[in-house]
Amino acid sequence: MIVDIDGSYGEGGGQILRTSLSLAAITGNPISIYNIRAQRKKPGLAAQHLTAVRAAATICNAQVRGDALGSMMLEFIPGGAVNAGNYTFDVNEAQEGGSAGAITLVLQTVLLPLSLASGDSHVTLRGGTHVPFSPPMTYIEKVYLPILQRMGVQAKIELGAWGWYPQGGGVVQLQINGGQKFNGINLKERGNLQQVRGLAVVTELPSHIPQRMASRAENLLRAADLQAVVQPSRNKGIAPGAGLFLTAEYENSLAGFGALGRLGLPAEKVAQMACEELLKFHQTGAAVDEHLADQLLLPAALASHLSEYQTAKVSMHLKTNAWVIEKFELAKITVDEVQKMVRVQPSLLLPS
Ligand SMILES: Nc1ncnc2c1ncn2[C@@H]1O[C@H](COP(=O)(O)OP(=O)(O)OP(=O)(O)O)[C@@H](O)[C@H]1O
Repeated sequence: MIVDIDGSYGEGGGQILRTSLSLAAITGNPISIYNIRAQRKKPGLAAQHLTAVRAAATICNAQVRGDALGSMMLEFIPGGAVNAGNYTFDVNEAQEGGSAGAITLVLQTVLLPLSLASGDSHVTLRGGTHVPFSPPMTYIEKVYLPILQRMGVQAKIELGAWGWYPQGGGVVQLQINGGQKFNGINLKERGNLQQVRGLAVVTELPSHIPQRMASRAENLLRAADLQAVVQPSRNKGIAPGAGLFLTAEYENSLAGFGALGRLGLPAEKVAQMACEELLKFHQTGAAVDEHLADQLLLPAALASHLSEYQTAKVSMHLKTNAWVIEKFELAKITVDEVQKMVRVQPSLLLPS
């Protein structure tokens, strides 16, 4: 069965493409996507998306048509089962002059196919690690992977170099244990907040900046009666960059928030932006942040049992990703927009 996907549906962004690529690799189904990223200012494949296409094609020996920068259509025919192995995916190879395209999103494209493949894999990723409109690598490490680990995904990352917008230049090593089976997850209740942990980080900037970010964040969180420890950190890099990344650790869940620095934005303001996000989430009482909610759909659809979780916000990304996954007939996804409860009932049609 060829799965036909309209890339302009709903959110109309890159996630439609990446989810389709992961599922094509996993199921072996050919896909045909048109109107790729039609809702974005610069539609079609950008460097990050093209890297994700090539990464997915590499791991399952796919034949591909339309794999060029700016392309709004793609045909992708998997050549067989996903092969575990050693791979390097570099967003700079997709675009002359380099790119800070988010390698976290490339990571998410190949993670589940390689977790299900027989054999272990090692993946080196090069590009942006902490760039706007994508999960920061710190979020992948502290929130996404630990929650996926509970579902049976066994993977570790090591950040070798920070990659900020616009220079990129980040490096991550990803180790994935293959041959896994995924369980469903229940995140309907988060339990009490145990601790907020944070990292206030700079590269190629003076040490007072991470210190100011960390102490403002700790003060703001403690003023709201939350236990918080924020670690200042100063690192080498190919360019200056700054950010603050917070993880809210609840008894039964994790949620992540962050803010990126830029020229002219005071360190204290960066801290305040990240803390406001966290506090807003904390007040909702939900177990799953807006972003994890859309990212959990894919592993939940591939699991052996039902998953249910309550999110702080039902985003357009969430509804769009649910639509893409249902096209592959792998799961029935129900989103209760009033209770903000997501229910993923896998149909267990995965090839064994
Ligand atoms: N601050 C954040 N923390 C965690 N995840 C995030 C954050 N910001 C964005 N994301 C996630 O990044 C993904 C972005 O998907 P999207 O379709 O917008 O992709 P994209 O390739 O960046 O596309 P486009 O350029 O088309 O917007 C979503 O899964 C979203 O939840």
